Order: sequence, then structure tokens, then C-alpha cells
Amino acid sequence: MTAALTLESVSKRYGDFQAVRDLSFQVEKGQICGFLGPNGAGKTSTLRMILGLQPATTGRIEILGADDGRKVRDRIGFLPEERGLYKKMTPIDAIAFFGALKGLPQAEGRKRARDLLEQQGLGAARNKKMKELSKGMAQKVQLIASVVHRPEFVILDEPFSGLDPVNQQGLEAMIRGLAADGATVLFSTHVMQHAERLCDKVVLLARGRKAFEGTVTEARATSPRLLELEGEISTAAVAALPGVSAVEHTGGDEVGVRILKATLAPGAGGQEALKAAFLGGLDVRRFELREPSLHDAFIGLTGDHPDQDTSTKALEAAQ
Ligand SMILES: Nc1ncnc2c1ncn2[C@@H]1O[C@H](COP(=O)(O)OP(=O)(O)OP(=O)(O)O)[C@@H](O)[C@H]1O
Repeated sequence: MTAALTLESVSKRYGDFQAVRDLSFQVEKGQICGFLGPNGAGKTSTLRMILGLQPATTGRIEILGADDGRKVRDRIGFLPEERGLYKKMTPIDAIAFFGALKGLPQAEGRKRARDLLEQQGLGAARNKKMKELSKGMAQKVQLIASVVHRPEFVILDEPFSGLDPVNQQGLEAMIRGLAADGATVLFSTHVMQHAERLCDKVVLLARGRKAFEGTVTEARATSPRLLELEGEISTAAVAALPGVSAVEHTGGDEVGVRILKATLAPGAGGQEALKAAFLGGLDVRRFELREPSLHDAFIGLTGDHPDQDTSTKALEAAQ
């Protein structure tokens, strides 16, 4: 595989504040990579360094074979976190304008804009003014504007924020389409479900440091499986089952039927525990084996909640 992006020991310092620390990761050509972390983790700072919009304090970045994103800017598409196209422009004008900034002739830009708007179900809106579009529609137009020049590398900063579930699904489909056409995609998000559905690989960032790099399956495997049991059972009896490393009483009444959550030891599948429970005659009326989600893995790997704000300002405000 060939790397489309390589970061080696990259750090970013703003005055006394270290926003990104010793960050290294790679994205292979054609991959969809999720760049995950809570607000303030350092995602936008890193994306801006990759694009060459701000220098790294230390470290090396290579994108599409160049040592500075600005040298290959016409081969990159970027959707910034701050949205906004000129309100009085039509979607076609706005898309063609952004294409022209990347060297695409106006007539070709307008033709592609028409086709892409049609594909995204926005054909009827193409001659309206941007200010007349819903937020979801405007965001789709902005994504089209950032990829109309058919970039090899697409960087999207929090592309799902502010969209309703239907538009989020539409955006997921657009991202899959970009990768199917051969583009490499790197997108930041603090919503794990999108990454779980879309990504070939994920990089987890917490307080400016990499907490994990690998596939979603590998990330999930870092977290233990959970077994939920309901019945007239004691915490001690469940704790004694094979493969169970911890037990928590989560519901039901203390003397009668109880709901217990058992954390399984790494590698334990849960079947042995269930078999032992039945063979031992435990009164289990319901059981559920829960695979860890990416969200569980994130909490386990970082100790942070992905929706939390880990910036210094937030930490200070909380004290
Ligand atoms: N220009 C700047 N000057 C000083 N501090 C900054 C600057 N840009 C970002 N920071 C700080 O660096 C930290 C990381 O910010 P960054 O925007 O990179 O995080 P993020 O993961 O993208 O978060 P968000 O999802 O909220 O955008 C934050 O504490 C932020 O306040």
C-alpha cells in the first residue's frame, strides 16, 4: 500500500499551550480515515497543519508526496469547520467559483456542479440563492464545492455537525462515493457512530496525543465485552463465573430479580460464563452479550468521553 499522508512526531504549540504532541500516523491511498477526539483534542490544529495553513512546531508531514500541503493544494479538497458560502450566490455559481479557485475552467465547473447537484437530489435548488437553502442542503453544496475539482485527497473537518439524521446519512453516502471514485478521505468527528460505519481506519486523539491507530474492529477489541444478566442471582455467583472480571448491579430489586452487568476478561467470549451459569443452576431469566462499541473503546483508551471538551479552557472552567 502507498501512503497518501504521513505524519511523523508532529507537535503544535500556541504560546505556552501544547495543542498537539508527538503525533504520528499514516493514511493509505484510497482509505477513509476517521480522525476522532473530543472538542479541543487538537483535530482542527492537525488538519490545518496537514493543509499547510499553519506550520507544525516540530515534526514532519508528507501529503501526496509533498512536504507542504500548499504545494499540492489543487489536488486536495477541504471542507472547513466554519461553514458559509456567499449567501446571494446560487449553488451552481458557488460550486463553480470554488472549482475555479482550484484551476477548474468555469464552464466545466458549472457542468459538474449541475451533475453533482442532481446526483445529490438538489437539482431543483440549483438556481435558488444559498440563503434560501436549508442547513443540510447548504452543507451538501459546500461539500460539493470542496470536491468539484475531483481532488485525490479530501479533508473534512466535522462534516456531520449540525445535520439531521437523514442529511447525515446522505453525507455518509457522499463520502463513500468519493472513496469509491478513488479519493483518500480524512474526516474529523467527535461522533463515533459515523466513524464506526464509514472508516477503514481510525486515529483517536485525546488531549493532543494519539491514543489509538488502527481499524474499527481493532479499536473495539481493546474494550472488554459485557454480559448483562437478569434473574434471582447474586453478584458473588456471577463474579465466580469463568471469564468474568467484574460485576456491577445495574437494576432490579436487591432481594428478588436483579440486573447485573458483568465485564468479561480480555479474550473471553461469554459462552463459558453462560454455560457455567446454566450448569450451576443459576436463575438466569435473560442474558445479553454486548459487543463493545467504538464509543466504549474510546472511553477505555483515553479515559475521556468523546463528547467532552478537553481543551484547557474547558478544564479550567470546570475547576
Ligand atoms: N490559534 C490558536 N491559539 C491558541 N490556542 C489555540 C488556537 N487554535 C486552537 N487552540 C487551542 O488548541 C486546542 C486544540 O484545538 P483544536 O481546534 O485543534 O481542537 P479540535 O479537536 O479540533 O476541537 P473542536 O472539535 O472543538 O474544533 C484547544 O484547546 C484550542 O483552544
